[in-house]
Amino acid sequence: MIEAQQLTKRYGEKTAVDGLDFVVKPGTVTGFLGPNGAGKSTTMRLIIGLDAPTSGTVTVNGRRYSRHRAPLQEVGALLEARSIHPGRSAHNHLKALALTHGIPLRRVDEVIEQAGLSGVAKKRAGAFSLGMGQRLGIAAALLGDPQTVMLDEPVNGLDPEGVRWIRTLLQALAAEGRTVFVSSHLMSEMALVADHLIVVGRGRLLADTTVGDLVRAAGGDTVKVATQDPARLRDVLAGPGVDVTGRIGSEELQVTGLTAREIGLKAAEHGIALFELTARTVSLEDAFMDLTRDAVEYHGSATALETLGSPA
Ligand SMILES: Nc1ncnc2c1ncn2[C@@H]1O[C@H](COP(=O)(O)OP(=O)(O)OP(=O)(O)O)[C@@H](O)[C@H]1O
Repeated sequence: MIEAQQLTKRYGEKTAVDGLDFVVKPGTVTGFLGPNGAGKSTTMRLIIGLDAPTSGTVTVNGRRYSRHRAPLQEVGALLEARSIHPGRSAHNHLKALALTHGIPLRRVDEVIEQAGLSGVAKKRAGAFSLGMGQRLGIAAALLGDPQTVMLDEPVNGLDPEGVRWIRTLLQALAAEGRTVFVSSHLMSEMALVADHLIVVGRGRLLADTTVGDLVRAAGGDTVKVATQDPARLRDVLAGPGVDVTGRIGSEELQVTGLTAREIGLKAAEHGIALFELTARTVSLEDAFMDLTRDAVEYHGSATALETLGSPA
């Protein structure tokens, strides 16, 4: 479990993380989403104590990261910086890490196997492709068999087979009851792996929600209906939780609260001809853009005004 309370980080004038409150729960994959510069990496650095908050707190399993006696066994993290000696093999890199952190050496072979690095484990890490380096980073994160796994943009540089591997891995880790926190700026990718989403923009919390709720909030359950008799169809469809809108004189209606199937059946029951019945599917990408656009625009124009002074 990761808990942030009013977590804030400023770099001079820049507020990278701005009063974030969230909880990342065990047993599920939580996606950490936001456009570039939203504050995801900074938040992750704060979680594992690579940076200190300006104010607020963040704890892992009830304690600050630095207060854990064996932090690598508590939280396994993959952050962007690759700090592997290029002349060292993957095997030796992991072995050194295990030795300095009191992790049993058998874990080295286990994570090499788990990360699909068996064939290259003895090669110099300097010769690794971006994808291989990424797998090695993930192997290192899993080395201490941690209860909490936190990965910053883990699919960067991975090929489609690597992307599928990471998806399966994250879901398996969550199914084992671990806390899995994974950042991305791609909604499409998160939708496939995450159950829960924490969305940030300009350092602020924009949503703490499930994938389904995010789509619904963006109007994903609207059905467009074109009919010969809009007035009568409105009456037929009316009911609790149902909302029907449409311009006067138009044969088109927008319906929320009923599925296309339910609308079609009701119309048929009352002999009302339909010309069109389309469920408006909002893609997660659209929902995400909707959510983050406001934050970006708001701050964009505010910054522009600050820079330019009062408009003439
Ligand atoms: N050490 C630093 N000094 C000054 N500004 C910083 C520092 N680290 C981050 N920032 C700024 O804080 C903001 C948030 O950056 P951060 O890297 O956390 O965002 P992000 O969501 O991870 O973005 P990306 O998806 O591009 O990695 C950015 O505007 C960034 O320029």
